[in-house]
Amino acid sequence: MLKKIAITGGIATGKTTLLKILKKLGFPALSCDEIVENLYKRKDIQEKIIELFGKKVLSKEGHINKKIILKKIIDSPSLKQKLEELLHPEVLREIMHFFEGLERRGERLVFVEVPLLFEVAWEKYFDEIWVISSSEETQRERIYKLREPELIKLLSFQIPLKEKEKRAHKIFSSEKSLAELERELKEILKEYSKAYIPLE
Ligand SMILES: CC(C)(COP(=O)(O)OP(=O)(O)OC[C@H]1O[C@@H](n2cnc3c(N)ncnc32)[C@H](O)[C@@H]1O)[C@@H](O)C(=O)NCCC(=O)NCCS
Ligand SMILES: Nc1ncnc2c1ncn2[C@@H]1O[C@H](COP(=O)(O)OP(=O)(O)OP(=O)(O)O)[C@@H](O)[C@H]1O
Repeated sequence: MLKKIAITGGIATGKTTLLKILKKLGFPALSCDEIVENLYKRKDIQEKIIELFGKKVLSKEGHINKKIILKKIIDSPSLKQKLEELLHPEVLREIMHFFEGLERRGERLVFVEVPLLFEVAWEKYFDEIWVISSSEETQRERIYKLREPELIKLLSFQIPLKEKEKRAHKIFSSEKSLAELERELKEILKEYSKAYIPLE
């Protein structure tokens, strides 16, 4: 049996960082934001994105301009909904496809970064939910300094972090250093890895 663990949290609370550590430890890992990034390269998806956002959303070099998308979905909840209706079924398909491949290879444990897990009610596709959290202050500071500042406007569309923490099986804090997080993960994964992949 493949144990499927979803990693979720808020914007810039450290989901990708946690996933990177897990990848480094040798576990299969997938990110929904990366799936979206790849979907934006598909011709059929690009055509539908142009229908929704206009021609300017695609550069001459054939890249979707995510800044335009971000700006427009913040201003228009109905456009945001249409975009999600286009992308989310595709994202779910990719996740299921990834799981099938791992199951065929007899893998036992997988981690998927799912930013909107609770918002889109995808809990049912996973066996366990891990939330990575930080203080609101750290989150806002990281959005402004380390990510795209406009992302702050997506916060109002997300379930509050405290609520997400209540619905998690495990909670991690990105206030801790990467080394501490890695130690913590190794400790937790010792239990799991007796049945799964041995850690060094
Ligand atoms: C809004 C976009 C353009 C921002 O792109 P950008 O490269 O700047 O950021 P990235 O993709 O890494 O997302 C950053 C974070 O924004 C938040 N976020 C992204 N999309 C949404 C959304 N539809 N609703 C609420 N929050 C969102 C998530 O917490 C995510 O982790 C991009 O995320 C996007 O196209 N989103 C729509 C597709 C979607 O719903 N993705 C979520 C994963 S399925
Ligand atoms: N434990 C940590 N210590 C120091 N910096 C961190 C830590 N965790 C995350 N960061 C930094 O904060 C920023 C956001 O982290 P990360 O990209 O992992 O978050 P995310 O939740 O995946 O973000 P997004 O919602 O934008 O996809 C990055 O620049 C990252 O290096």
